Amino acid sequence: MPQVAVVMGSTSDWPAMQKTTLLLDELGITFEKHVISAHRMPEQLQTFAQTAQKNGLQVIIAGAGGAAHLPGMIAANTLIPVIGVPMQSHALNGLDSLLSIVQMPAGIPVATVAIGDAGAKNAGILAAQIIALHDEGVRQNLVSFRKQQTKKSIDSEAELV
Ligand SMILES: Nc1c(C(=O)O)ncn1[C@@H]1O[C@H](COP(=O)(O)O)[C@@H](O)[C@H]1O
Repeated sequence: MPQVAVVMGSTSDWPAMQKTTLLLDELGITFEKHVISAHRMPEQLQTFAQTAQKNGLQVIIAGAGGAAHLPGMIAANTLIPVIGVPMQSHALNGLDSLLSIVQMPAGIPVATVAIGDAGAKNAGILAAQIIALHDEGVRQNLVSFRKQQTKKSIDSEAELV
């Protein structure tokens, strides 16, 4: 039973959302991935979100661009924490996606990360941190990840020639 679902509104979101799945792999998190659009597939969205908890999912990561209602509509249909990833849209550079995802009405939260690739990576890390609250293996993976990241930054100074 996968721990996390990575959902995106379109296959065109995959180059960014693949950054999420690579991080989940690195941190030892099992996941499933889906293309589900709240606008184009409203019935499938409801079925997915309403059965997510029964299916053993612990966190849902949803990436969408433009009028990005997907994360909010998933959140409206489940009590599982939802992390929203705003895609870098062409027309408005992702500001439309960001505002659509972050400006939820009080009562239905979506944990919103940054626009594009950085946000997609952080969504994977944030999901791992949630799971690490009760999974010692994942917690250890996060400790190693942080150590490696720090070492890389320290070592990068040598590149200043
Ligand atoms: N924001 C949504 C939703 C939704 O929120 O339901 N469904 C698709 N989309 C977004 O539309 C953009 C363009 O999609 P296409 O490339 O398929 O036209 C994508 O970034 C997708 O996430």
